[in-house]
Order: sequence, then structure tokens, then C-alpha cells
Amino acid sequence: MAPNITTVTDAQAKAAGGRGRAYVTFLAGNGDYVKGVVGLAKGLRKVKSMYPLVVAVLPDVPEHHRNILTSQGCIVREIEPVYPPENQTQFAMAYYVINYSKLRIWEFVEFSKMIYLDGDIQVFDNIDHLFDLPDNYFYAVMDCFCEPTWGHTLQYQIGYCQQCPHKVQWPTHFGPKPPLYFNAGMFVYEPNLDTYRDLLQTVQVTKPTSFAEQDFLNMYFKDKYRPIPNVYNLVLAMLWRHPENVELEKVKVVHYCAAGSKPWRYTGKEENMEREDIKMLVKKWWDIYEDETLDYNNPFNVDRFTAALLEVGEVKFVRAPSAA
Ligand SMILES: O=c1ccn([C@@H]2O[C@H](COP(=O)(O)OP(=O)(O)O)[C@@H](O)[C@H]2O)c(=O)[nH]1
Ligand SMILES: OC[C@H]1O[C@H](O[C@@H]2[C@@H](O)[C@H](O)[C@@H](O)[C@H](O)[C@@H]2O)[C@H](O)[C@@H](O)[C@H]1O
Ligand SMILES: [Mn+2]
Repeated sequence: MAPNITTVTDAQAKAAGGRGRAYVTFLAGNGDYVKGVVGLAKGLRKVKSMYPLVVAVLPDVPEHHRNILTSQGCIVREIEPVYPPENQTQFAMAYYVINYSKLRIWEFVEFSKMIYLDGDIQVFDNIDHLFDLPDNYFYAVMDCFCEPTWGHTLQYQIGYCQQCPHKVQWPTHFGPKPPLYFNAGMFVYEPNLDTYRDLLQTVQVTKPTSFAEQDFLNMYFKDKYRPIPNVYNLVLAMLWRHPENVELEKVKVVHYCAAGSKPWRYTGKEENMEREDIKMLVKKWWDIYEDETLDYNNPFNVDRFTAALLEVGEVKFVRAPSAA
């Protein structure tokens, strides 16, 4: 079984000399998103991240999926679902209703700082330095409003997008420009029990909207949000909506959120999916997913892992005599 993380209070953690750092993702259901999380775990290993990957799993994630994640070195943590109040909202995607459960990750106070990554994200360059960003803010990449999934909004209807605010100006008679809006597939945050309790209480008195927990988090962290460069979360639609804002060779994190772009389901049939850059990014994901040298229990990795620990002198490894 995965190591059990005990929840410590902030005071206890501070007394113990502070808390750790980790990446965290979210997994729901018994479907194929587990492949996304395995790919993410291997991608973080490939870029030699120093920090573990915690996977917050809903109760409906089957044992054998949890075992796969543990065998890939993930820390698997079961969470209870979070449901929004009864509502008539038409979510942009019906399944978005389960994404409110992401809010449970504010309870992981055994860690001082975490980077949340969707399961359909891959990290192609080391981003550990983001953990050193100043505390007390919420860091994420700005989203784009140009996809039809935004069809219900004024921004989309007048062609306004924060990624190119000078192309179509926000009409003054519409009132103040909308605050900067982030994509909630990747963000840097600090777990905190007071914030956690307030998030859960606030969600129950907030009318759900199209982008579910993403809209909610944007409303909740409006005053703490600080944008970080697009290279930390390339929302794929940027490739055809704002190519002038993308330098593909500099991109560190790719978010496979465009319709038809999930690598483990890719057919190339949906709109924009036949693009050469999409095909290249999907192949890059598969190259990592299928690379056995990146498996956690691969002898190559275990030796490297042992060497790293020995180097920092944290543990004394005494090789057991081989059973053979
Ligand atoms: O059936 C599902 C749907 C979503 N997710 C998780 O919820 C995140 C957000 O959903 P998704 O990435 O599909 O939303 P998008 O970014 O494509 O709008 C996923 O990345 C997964 O981590 C999951 O585990 N199982
Ligand atoms: O539950 C709401 C989701 O909203 C966001 O996805 C959207 C958003 O990025 C739109 O801007 C795109 O047009 C769309 O394709 C994409 O699915 C987050 O990526 C996801 O983690 C999750 O919060
Ligand atoms: Mn996503």
C-alpha cells in the first residue's frame, strides 16, 4: 500500500522545520485517464524533478489502477468527491462536475507548496524552480477565450481574448474589463486548512458555471492570481488561436485539452488534430509513456534513485545479498 500521509496542523509542520513540496494531480473513474497520470509520472522522472507526484484519487478509481500508480512511484491519496450545489448549469463538458473534487488538494498540508497538474498534461522540461516563487499568491497561465467552448460568453461573442487584448478592445459600455482568467489545468499553490474549509463552504453558496471549478477558482483567487508565462501550460488551442504567442521550442509544459488531443485516445480525426505540431506533441507524449527506462521500478532507475539518496547521505543502503 502507498505510504499513508498523516495530516499535520500548520503549527506542527512549522515546528518540524517546515513541510515538503510535491506535484499533485487528480484522477477520477476507472477509464483511461490513468494512462495520462502514468505518462505524467514518467515525464517528471525524465526531467529529473526532485519532488514526488501525489495522485488524489476518487473512490471510484479501481485498486489495480492505484497499484499501477504506486508502482510508478506515485503517492496515491484517496479523496472524497466534492459536488457543487444543485443546479441547472450546462457545464461546457458534462463530466466537469467531478472536477470540483480537485478542491480537496488544499487539505494536503503535509506539503508547504504544491504544483497541480491535470492528468492530460505532460512536463517536457524541469519546472521545479516554480516552487521557489514567493508564497501567498496563486500562479497559473492565462487561458484563451477563442474556442467554441467559450461560445456562451461575451468575450467570445465580441472576439475579445486576454491573449491578444489589443486585437478587439473591451467596449467601455460593457463595464470593466474581465479580470485576468487562468486555465486551472496547472497552478502553483499552498495547501492550507483554513483556505480548504473556506473553499468548501464557498462552493456550496456559489452558482455553478460552465467551466465548473475553473470558474470557481478564478473567482476565489481573483486578488491572489499572478500570471506566469504560457510555456508553463500550453493550452493547445493557442497553436491555432494565438500562434504569435507560442514559441514551441521553448514550451516546458503541454496541456492536451483541445478536443481530440488526449494522446492515449488520439485518432487525428477531430478539427485541428491533423496539424503537424499536434502530431509531434502527441508522439512526444507516447515516446515518454512507452519508455521503459522511465519506469519507476526499472533497475536503471532504482540504481539512479539509490545513488541520489547515497549522494545526499540521507540513508545508508546496505545491499541485501541476492536471493539467487
Ligand atoms: O474521467 C475523467 C475526467 C477528468 N479527470 C481528471 O480531471 C482533469 C480535468 O479534466 P480534463 O483534463 O479532461 O479537462 P480539460 O482540461 O480537457 O478541459 C483531468 O486532466 C484528469 O486529471 C479524470 O481523472 N477522469
Ligand atoms: O473543469 C473545467 C476545466 O476547464 C479547463 O479546460 C478547458 C479550458 O481550458 C478552456 O479554455 C478550453 O477551451 C477547453 O478546451 C478546456 O477543456 C481546464 O483545463 C480543466 O482542468 C478544467 O478546470
Ligand atoms: Mn486538462
